[in-house]
Amino acid sequence: MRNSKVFSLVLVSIFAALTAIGAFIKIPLPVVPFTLQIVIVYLAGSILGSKRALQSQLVYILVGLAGLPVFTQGGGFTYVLQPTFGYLVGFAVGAFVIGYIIERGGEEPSRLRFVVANLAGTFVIYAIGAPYVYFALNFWLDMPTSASKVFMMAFASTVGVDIVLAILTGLFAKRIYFILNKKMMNVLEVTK
Ligand SMILES: O=C(O)CCCC[C@@H]1SC[C@@H]2NC(=O)N[C@@H]21
Repeated sequence: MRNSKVFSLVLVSIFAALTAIGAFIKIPLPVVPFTLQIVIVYLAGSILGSKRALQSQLVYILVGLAGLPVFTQGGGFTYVLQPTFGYLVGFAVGAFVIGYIIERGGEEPSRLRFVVANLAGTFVIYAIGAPYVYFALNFWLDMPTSASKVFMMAFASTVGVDIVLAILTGLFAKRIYFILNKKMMNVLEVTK
């Protein structure tokens, strides 16, 4: 029981750290950069299950808000005012949703389920992140921006690549899911 908790904590921390690494791999674009954080969110949801995936993203957000520069534009409590903060909230909810959908797939979730789960996660991330960009620019950053411009910057410029990544990661995640689940069982058996 204690071992499985330690193992969970390690996995949660690893995925929080990987999301930070994903933030450093970025292509600057106006307001919303292209980053690889979302791939880690897909993998967290697919591999860790809903609860631990959510925890990994909450740890990531808390570490960033506490001041470590783990987000694309730094860190600190005032990051909540950044236009891209909504995506970070979306990562937490999205990771949970991905894990939840996969958990509903029984012992052997199909490849299609992994892909659909990632696409649902993508939807959740953008549904929270894109409106947040609009509100941040227009309501508290004093940068009046039309809805169509926000649509281009916060959705259209990155969603195509993210959908491709969701599909590829979904196809690939099933394999890791089974390898890791087997390993997890072994670790828990050995350390019992
Ligand atoms: O400030 C942050 O650290 C969050 C950046 C979020 C970038 C979003 S995630 C979804 C979309 N896809 C990308 O590649 N970039 C945006």
